[in-house]
Amino acid sequence: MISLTTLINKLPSYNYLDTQDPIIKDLQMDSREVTEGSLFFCIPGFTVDGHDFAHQAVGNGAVAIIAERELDVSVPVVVVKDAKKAMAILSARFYNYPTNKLHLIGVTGTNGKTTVTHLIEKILSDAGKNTGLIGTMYVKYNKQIEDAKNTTPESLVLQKNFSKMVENGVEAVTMEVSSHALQLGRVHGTHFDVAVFTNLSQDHLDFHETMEKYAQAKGLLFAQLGNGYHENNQPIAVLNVDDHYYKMISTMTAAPILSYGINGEGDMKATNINLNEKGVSFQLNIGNETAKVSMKMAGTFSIYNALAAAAATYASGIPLEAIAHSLSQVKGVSGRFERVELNQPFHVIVDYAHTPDSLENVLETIREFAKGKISVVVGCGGDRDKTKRPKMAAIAESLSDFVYLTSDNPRTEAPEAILRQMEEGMKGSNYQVIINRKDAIYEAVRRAEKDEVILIAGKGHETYQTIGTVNHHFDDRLVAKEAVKECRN
Ligand SMILES: CC(=O)N[C@H]1[C@@H](OP(=O)(O)OP(=O)(O)OC[C@H]2O[C@@H](n3ccc(=O)[nH]c3=O)[C@H](O)[C@@H]2O)O[C@H](CO)[C@@H](O)[C@@H]1O[C@H](C)C(=O)N[C@@H](C)C(=O)N[C@H](CCC(=O)O)C(=O)O
Ligand SMILES: Nc1ncnc2c1ncn2[C@@H]1O[C@H](COP(=O)(O)OP(=O)(O)OP(=O)(O)O)[C@@H](O)[C@H]1O
Ligand SMILES: N[C@H](CCC[C@H](N)C(=O)O)C(=O)O
Ligand SMILES: [Mg+2]
Repeated sequence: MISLTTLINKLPSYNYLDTQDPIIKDLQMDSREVTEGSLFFCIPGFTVDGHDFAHQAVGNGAVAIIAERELDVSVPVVVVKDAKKAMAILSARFYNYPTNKLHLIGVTGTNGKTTVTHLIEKILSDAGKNTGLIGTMYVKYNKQIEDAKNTTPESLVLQKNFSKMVENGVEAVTMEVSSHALQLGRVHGTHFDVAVFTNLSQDHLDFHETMEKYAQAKGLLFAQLGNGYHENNQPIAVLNVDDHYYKMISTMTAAPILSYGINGEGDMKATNINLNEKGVSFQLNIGNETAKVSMKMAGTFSIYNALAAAAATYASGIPLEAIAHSLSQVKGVSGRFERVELNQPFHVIVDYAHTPDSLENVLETIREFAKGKISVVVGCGGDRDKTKRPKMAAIAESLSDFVYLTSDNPRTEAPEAILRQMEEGMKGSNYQVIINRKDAIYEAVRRAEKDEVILIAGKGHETYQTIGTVNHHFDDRLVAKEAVKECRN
């Protein structure tokens, strides 16, 4: 609890002429969540304007409001230029700057964030650290799991999570930092000790418009490194030297860089690489130190993910040998290259590839070891980047023998329209459009030949399908299992 004027003192500028100084017991940006004593932030959104809910917030017990204009309400209003930015600054202050008390590793990039954060979490917890994780799948600490609405939560949710982690004795946190979060200031006021860049390829152009602007947004994580409170602790940027955007990102940070790579001049390097059907093995090198890794995660991209996690944890003081040992124990990440095995005479792999680059990587990995045909069940999400639709379809077609184009999460778009845009990328006729995802999976399973590999792409760990604004229970892995049981017995 803190008084309004003590709290807003932290803002660089604001307009507050009222003499009242209510005690703030909670922070809220959603009028429906407001309880007695809350400070309510009016956020202009993409759908509605939070200013329109100020009365409702007051009705529910808000004792003060942060807004971008004066409002006719019965409680004090603090006027700021950017309510979202103010919310980030005040959330960090309200929860007593929790990231000062945590070792925080942020991971950004188009693909691999969830995977890399899980690898980092494994390495840190094996090293005896009490860990927390924030990302696409959940917020996790003390063996508790909470559902996540966003990959990177809004600042007030984020700071509250950090604060709960501090209270629970968490020492080190690894989190995914999405480009939306960076662009929308969700991590403003969060202080990272290590920031990791995985890679950059096309996604989210509906939001960022161009690759240049998308890269700039990713770069914000590295630009904000070091403007924090860790006076004795120099933050480090961990960057993929083999990625096309390495140079650009490296110019955006003042922090020292620890680079990693396979082809380039990385500080942390993988050599003596061996790829096999079930995983990868390689030698990890930094300076004069080396250690052997043998991982049950397939594909060259998994080596990049391992290198990113290794460099981030090495920068956090974990010895190389311990890192290599932990990586070798990892069994995989839910919904990423996850096999559905019921002793059927063909293979089913469920994977979260939902971008052109990830689909290409996963299919190339499958092609290296497939003994039979390859088929792909794939769709594209609605209300998201439309330009990736024909590209993903074209990649699926060129790297497989047959494609089932189907729905992902159509959200508020017509599934038929999304599928028509995907079809524009198809050159030949080795494909079938089956709008219903369950039907598409069943058809792929029914028609599978011996040794065929069916890749079910796009939804990975998701346990729902969003049609309109409703989430229906749907799990590719369970549907594939049912299909194998029903169709092949
Ligand atoms: C485009 C985008 O980022 N949208 C986010 C945004 O929603 P919005 O702007 O539509 O919010 P809004 O409904 O207009 O509401 C505006 C304000 O009015 C308030 N309100 C609204 C209704 C009401 O009755 N009372 C009330 O007070 C809302 O709480 C909010 O403060 O603010 C919401 C609240 O924090 C977010 O949950 C929501 O994320 C949506 C769910 C989303 O899908 N975002 C995606 C694009 C996203 O951010 N993805 C990245 C990951 C991408 C990746 O993996 O690479 C992520 O970090 O999740
Ligand atoms: N380093 C990588 N390079 C390219 N593709 C990758 C890489 N790592 C994982 N992938 C592919 O991307 C998919 C998503 O991986 P992951 O969930 O780790 O990424 P993410 O960045 O967290 O995605 P999101 O943006 O949805 O949060 C995986 O299922 C796999 O197909
Ligand atoms: N974080 C990504 C997840 C995409 C997952 C895919 N299943 C889809 O719905 O497009 C996004 O919000 O764009
Ligand atoms: Mg993720």
